Amino acid sequence: MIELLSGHLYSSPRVYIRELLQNGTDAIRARAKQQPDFAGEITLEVFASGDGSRTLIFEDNGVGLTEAEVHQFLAIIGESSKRADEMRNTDFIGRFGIGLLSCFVVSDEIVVISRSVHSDKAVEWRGKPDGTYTIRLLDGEFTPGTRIYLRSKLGYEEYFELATVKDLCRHYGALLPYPVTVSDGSRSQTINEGKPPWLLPNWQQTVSRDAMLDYGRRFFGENFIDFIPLHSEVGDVQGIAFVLPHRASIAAKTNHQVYLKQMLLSENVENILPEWAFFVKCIINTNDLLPTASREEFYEDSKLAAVRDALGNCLRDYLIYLAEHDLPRLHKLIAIHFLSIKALAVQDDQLYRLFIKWLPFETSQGRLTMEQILEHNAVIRFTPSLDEFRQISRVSAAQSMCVINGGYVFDAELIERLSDFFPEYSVERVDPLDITESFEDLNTAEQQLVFQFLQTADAALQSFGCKAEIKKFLPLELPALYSTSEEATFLRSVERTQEDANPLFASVLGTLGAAFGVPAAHGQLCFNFHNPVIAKLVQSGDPALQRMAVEMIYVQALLMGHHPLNHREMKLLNNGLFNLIELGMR
Ligand SMILES: Nc1ncnc2c1ncn2[C@@H]1O[C@H](COP(=O)(O)OP(=O)(O)OP(=O)(O)O)[C@@H](O)[C@H]1O
Repeated sequence: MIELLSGHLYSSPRVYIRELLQNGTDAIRARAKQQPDFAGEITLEVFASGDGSRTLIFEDNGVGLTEAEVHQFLAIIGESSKRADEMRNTDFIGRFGIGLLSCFVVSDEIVVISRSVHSDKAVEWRGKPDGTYTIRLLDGEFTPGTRIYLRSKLGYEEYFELATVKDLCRHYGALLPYPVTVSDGSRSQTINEGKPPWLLPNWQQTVSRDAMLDYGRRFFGENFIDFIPLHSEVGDVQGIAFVLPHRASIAAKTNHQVYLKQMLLSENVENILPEWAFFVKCIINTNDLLPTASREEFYEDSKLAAVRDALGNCLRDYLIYLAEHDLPRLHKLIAIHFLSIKALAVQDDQLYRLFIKWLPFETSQGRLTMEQILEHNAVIRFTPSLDEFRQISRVSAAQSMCVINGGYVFDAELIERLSDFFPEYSVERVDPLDITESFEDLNTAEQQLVFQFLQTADAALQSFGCKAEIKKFLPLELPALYSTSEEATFLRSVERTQEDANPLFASVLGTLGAAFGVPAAHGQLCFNFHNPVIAKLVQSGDPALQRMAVEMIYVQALLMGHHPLNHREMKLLNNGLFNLIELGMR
């Protein structure tokens, strides 16, 4: 049991300090319940033991243990004095009766000397990792409280160094309401001076904004742009959310620093805020959530869910407050954290209505806010994927058509919901092939002029599953536009994979392609009649030159639309350049 618990439950030997601090704090709380004016304190002293090992003496002036309690609570794994108490979930951190075993990770013996407030005699308990122990009553004067002696195991001396113990005490105990002092006999330091501002009563009236941001800077080492008070009655939660000064990605988990009854539970708690809240980093204290036995996270229960909702509401209220009272600050926040707000607006109608007009979108006319888009367009056009947007963004920009790239996360969903909130606007999904259909056709004379060129181009492109077209469109400098549908893009990728796959998989892919009914031509290369290169090619009437140029323009158009090239297409570009050079040399 001891090996299982001490060796496998805890993420690092460092947690032995956490468990000692926790027990000391619980003992002080138990004593303070009986003697309300009593001033609790905890000290830790480290020194070298002479044989290369190091010793730590942990001491608290808490409630202590009687001989009978030592028999019951120290000697039996899983027994805890804290469970029997009717206050268990509000006062004490411990409850499993296994925390002390973490000391066996760093030490081969635990010696506890304790005097209970209910007894005159002190008792000594010596426990070994094999489960054996001795108990004896001690003569002499002892004040109530508990002292725990640990001697480092070989290889674990670093966890008993003054600097390490200080760091660990600060790490786990910085918010503890009782002074925690660490010393090596000559130097001593109290690691938790003063309460953090957000745990002071009425701090929102008495602590300045600058002081709070300064606290955030010292605590997390970042220059946050703002802070949001957090509060939840369920779970008795208080905290601060600091607004990150840089963009956070939805995939990168922000790790919040979470305290349970003012002891650090973990720096990696993810599930205490809603998923969309990745624009803040929090420091939170809860007095009433249940930790798991490893004490590194909370049970995912309905109480935790209610806390998550309540804290989400604090953040939401802050955003609404900014929208109604502090637009400059809101714009600063949106400039960095629009992704978080988009994630929230997708699932929250009130916030959608409030924020959508300020949110930025990538469009064929550059980055615009929805307000700017709505101002000039009655029909809101978008492509659902980035690939489709790339195919047509230049052309639609040249025709002064605003098309939004809906390929980024949340954007298509937000755009599709626009007409629910603003019925005067209609929303249209744009297909790249529709765009080419809207180009101006050639007149009969022009059609005759290009007839031979078009035939040559069609023949050159046939083996690439592409059809040639020629129309008039803007911008002039664009010689051709490759467009394709979503299914065709999929088929192109099937073909490309087939090239690299082994014969069996290639034939599976072939069947898949056939099942989709591969059209003879699944892409279209639309030449621009207005473009000088195309005009010259049409004029030349030289089929060999035309074919070579068409192949190169085809590859160029694919690259501009960010379509991956297959082997044959890659070869086209090299061959084309080679032939051009040869032609020039001739
Ligand atoms: N410093 C202390 N002062 C008084 N009693 C203590 C102290 N440390 C341990 N104990 C007693 O030993 C028991 C077992 O401690 P242990 O740390 O193993 O478990 P716990 O704190 O009860 O629960 P958890 O495993 O959740 O921490 C406690 O319930 C308490 O009665």
